[in-house]
Amino acid sequence: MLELDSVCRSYSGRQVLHDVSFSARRGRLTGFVGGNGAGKTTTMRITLGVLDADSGTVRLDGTPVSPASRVRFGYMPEERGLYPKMRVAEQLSYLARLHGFDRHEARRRAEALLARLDLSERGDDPLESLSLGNQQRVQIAAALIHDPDVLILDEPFSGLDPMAVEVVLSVLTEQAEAGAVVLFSSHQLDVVERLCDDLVIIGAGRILAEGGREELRERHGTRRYELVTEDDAGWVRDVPDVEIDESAAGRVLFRAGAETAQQVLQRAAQQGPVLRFTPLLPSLSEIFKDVAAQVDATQVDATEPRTEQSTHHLEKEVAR
Ligand SMILES: Nc1ncnc2c1ncn2[C@@H]1O[C@H](COP(=O)(O)OP(=O)(O)OP(=O)(O)O)[C@@H](O)[C@H]1O
Repeated sequence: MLELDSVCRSYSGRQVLHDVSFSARRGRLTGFVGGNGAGKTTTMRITLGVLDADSGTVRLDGTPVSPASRVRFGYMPEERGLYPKMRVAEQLSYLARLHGFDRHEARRRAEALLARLDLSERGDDPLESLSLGNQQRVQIAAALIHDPDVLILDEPFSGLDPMAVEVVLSVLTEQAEAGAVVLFSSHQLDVVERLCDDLVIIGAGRILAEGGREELRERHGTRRYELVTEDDAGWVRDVPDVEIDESAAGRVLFRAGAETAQQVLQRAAQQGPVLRFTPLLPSLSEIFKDVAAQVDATQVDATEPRTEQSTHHLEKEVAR
């Protein structure tokens, strides 16, 4: 397990990470989400040791991470860092050689990864001649070339078409299934929602929520319910403590607490046949809005967008 414990960091006197603590488990895909400037890249760079924290620790399996243990880390930076004019396969072999593999093994690894990422036919082409999406696949191959134990990827899915997302996802899933920690940042909530097992939400340099995807959906956001009845269900509108999202003839989509929702169901059953009653869990974007909306206004820094503020009570919740 990779753990960050009370990591703080300032740039030129401005604190951008405030006691950042979270964990990413082996065998799971952990999505790290937050708006622009929330602190994702800074956190990842500290985890990798390319940037120092002002305070706090990063541990892997309970042991503070050292330069020696970071050799087993793989990183795909946001500012993609390969050589544009170098041939793709040659570049990957070169990186494998830097990790200590002999020429034969380096070439084998490069070819296997190119095949895995559907890029075998582009191995002899210079990187810059590939489309941006394919260049990104090469970046992912570069991060994986030494079969890392901890894989950290900054926005790996941005700019990929749906087919490429699936290819990259299956590669990352395989890596996780082999026991690696896989942590990836993203601001595409719909993509993260579909792809990750666990989630860490950061805003204005503070962890706002973390946990399993389903657990967070259970815990956050107002539960919605869909009621479909044979007869008109317009009466739901008049039930106290019910907020209607959509209503048409026999179908109502409403928000309510669990008890009120049960009362609605009972009343609907008394009135006639109930064709469907479904609790709907909030989507990740709704959770994100929910945690951002609970921001403590006293923490507002006028220079940052609203979604990037902090909240004391969310911090307490995360600390539980
Ligand atoms: N080298 C730097 N010097 C000064 N401030 C910086 C530096 N790097 C980042 N920051 C600031 O730190 C904060 C966090 O930035 P960071 O890049 O970690 O966020 P992010 O969540 O990765 O954002 P994005 O999704 O836009 O890439 C921002 O306010 C940013 O302006």
